[in-house]
Amino acid sequence: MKVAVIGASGYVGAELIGLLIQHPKVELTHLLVSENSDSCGLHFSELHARWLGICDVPLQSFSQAWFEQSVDQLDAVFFATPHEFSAQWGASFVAKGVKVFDLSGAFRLKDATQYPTFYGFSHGDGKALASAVYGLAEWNAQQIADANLVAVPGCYPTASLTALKPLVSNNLHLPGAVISVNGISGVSGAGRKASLATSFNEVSLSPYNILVHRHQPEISQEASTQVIFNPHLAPYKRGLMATVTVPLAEGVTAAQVDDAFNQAYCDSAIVRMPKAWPKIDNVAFSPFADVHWQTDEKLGVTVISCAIDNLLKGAASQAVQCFNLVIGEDSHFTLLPGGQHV
Ligand SMILES: NC(=O)C1=CN([C@@H]2O[C@H](COP(=O)(O)OP(=O)(O)OC[C@H]3O[C@@H](n4cnc5c(N)ncnc54)[C@H](OP(=O)(O)O)[C@@H]3O)[C@@H](O)[C@H]2O)C=CC1
Ligand SMILES: CC(=O)N[C@@H](CCC(=O)OP(=O)(O)O)C(=O)O
Repeated sequence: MKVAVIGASGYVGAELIGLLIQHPKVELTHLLVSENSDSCGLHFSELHARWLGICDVPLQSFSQAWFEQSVDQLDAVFFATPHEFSAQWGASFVAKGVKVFDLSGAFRLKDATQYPTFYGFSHGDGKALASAVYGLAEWNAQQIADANLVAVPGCYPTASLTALKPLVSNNLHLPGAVISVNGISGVSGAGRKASLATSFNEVSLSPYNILVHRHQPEISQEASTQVIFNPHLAPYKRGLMATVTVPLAEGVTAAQVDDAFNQAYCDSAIVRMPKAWPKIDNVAFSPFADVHWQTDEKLGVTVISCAIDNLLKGAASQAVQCFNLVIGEDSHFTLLPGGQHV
């Protein structure tokens, strides 16, 4: 498969390239940045020195002219770009028969009217929104395999839905009850571009975007129930934790909850079920999602925590899982010192 990555200078793009460069079925033909990027012409490993000697390919500028000249040579494209850029260009690649894996939020919400409120722009492409498949790999494998446009989930939704889906898909939650989702992310979740809010001296454990974060409608949509999402920024680089409180339907037992998780994940190569509460350090720099839960039958509640690496299972390695589903390959991630293998 001839593959391009757009957004190659960013954090997610870099992780994607690190995975795709080692993929036996991938020829990584183009690494792209924005038209006027400062990074244009630099070699990938000059920007991201972890890959020195592994990927030293020069970065090119994306433009209309590049698109017209190159699109016919591609089989797949990964967008690790701002939401509006993906929304503008995603469908143009699909129309040319190129499989699109978008890591932004541009195609995740089915209801176009939510875009102005949660993303700050109007989405003009209802057809693309309708055809996009939500890329939660463990739950939508069949639909992803047949998709032309995969909307790879956000980092918080990946951890939240990995925690929630076993319960809500078996109707074990109390109908109509509000589910509370607390998320904590490291600073790489905000991307590579400098900003005051993410500068070293400013970052401290703190909630942000309460009740207005764009992942609240995304999690609610995919869980088919209303959630309240409380994101927090924490002073470390990588990793994300979602802790979810689920009121249970009348009479649901701890054993039913355990069965739901075991059925969902006992065969998964990616979702692990440690016997203790997960830790960020156990998943950072890995493609794994670690899930642990506890049920109080008297209170009628289950609390679940899921830890992931926001840039891998929360973005790049999940996108590669989706790509593998599309090309009919298993996802094998072998951890090696200094990097990941697919
Ligand atoms: N960080 C995370 O944990 C996660 C991020 N995401 C999503 O993935 C996407 C990338 O995030 P992240 O890597 O963190 O962001 P970064 O800010 O680190 O990188 C953004 C990338 O997009 C490129 N870019 C910006 N504008 C354009 C444009 N107009 N045309 C082409 N390329 C452009 C930038 O290139 P340059 O500036 O050099 O031109 C850069 O390579 C975003 O949509 C984000 O929401 C999803 C899940 C997790
Ligand atoms: C710490 C931090 O700022 N995190 C980002 C989430 C990144 C991500 O997964 O989101 P999208 O793909 O939806 O942009 C945020 O809260 O906006």
